Amino acid sequence: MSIDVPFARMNGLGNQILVADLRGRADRITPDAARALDADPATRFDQIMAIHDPRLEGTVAHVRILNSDGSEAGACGNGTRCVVQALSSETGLQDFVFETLGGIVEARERDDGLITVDMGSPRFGWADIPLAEEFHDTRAIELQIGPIDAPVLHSPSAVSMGNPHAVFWVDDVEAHALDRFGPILENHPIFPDRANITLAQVISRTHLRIRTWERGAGLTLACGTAACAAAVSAARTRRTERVLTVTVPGGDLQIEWRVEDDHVLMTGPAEWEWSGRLDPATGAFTRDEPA
Ligand SMILES: N[C@@H](CCC[C@H](N)C(=O)O)C(=O)O
Repeated sequence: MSIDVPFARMNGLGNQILVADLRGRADRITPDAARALDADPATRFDQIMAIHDPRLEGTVAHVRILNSDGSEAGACGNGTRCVVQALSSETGLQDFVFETLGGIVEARERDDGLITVDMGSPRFGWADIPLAEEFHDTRAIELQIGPIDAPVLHSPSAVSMGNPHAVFWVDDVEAHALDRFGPILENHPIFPDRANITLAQVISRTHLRIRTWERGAGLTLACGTAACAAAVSAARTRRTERVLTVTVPGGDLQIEWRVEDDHVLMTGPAEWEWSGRLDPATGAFTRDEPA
């Protein structure tokens, strides 16, 4: 066992993130190690952002994203802000380009400390999300939960933000047992790769409130890609404008769905909590002594 990978415990609006630095080495954090880290209350997390050496010209790192169940994700907005903050503290740089499973991601730390991530273009085609069957219009797909004649949740908007999302429109995000419905919907056969499940409430034409059950991680205080998914789905269904605030249980994210290039920009904070070292094979870890 070698507990020698530096990591930082961080959060993005309460989304619990471990940023692990595996640059200069060939091994990876195993799914078993991820599950072991999640099982310990000190290192419980929603995502691990594992920073590896760059593989593509023009990128500063290859970032692997692991959910707490050990599965791999294509995108993580809050985790990306944490990686930016960790690397900008180390290098003094403000602009970063990463390779992720979901594609190339550009991000910038602003002078006020907030971080903007270019989350790329949303994909609305049923096969891109992906859905298990053809839907011509993914603004509202046929899916419901509860009694057939009085469904509790129904007709979500579906979209990929580099990972699959379903957004259910509700009058009050607090009025539904997302901890009960989330796992059922995440694993519904209509989502062959499972899905992140969000409840979204329209507060005004420039403000949404959401709660998310994350694929592979469960209920979270914040999900950046879900905030983007809800924002583009709201604008696409004429519920809101394209520039808006999305309030998640952990705070506010600013989202802009740019007309010029179809890209979605997400802006918010990242916070360092403490640092340590971990064994990427087993998940054993030690905490650094405070300076
Ligand atoms: N917390 C994330 C999204 C994480 C990935 C997700 N659970 C998945 O499997 O797609 C965010 O901030 O975007």
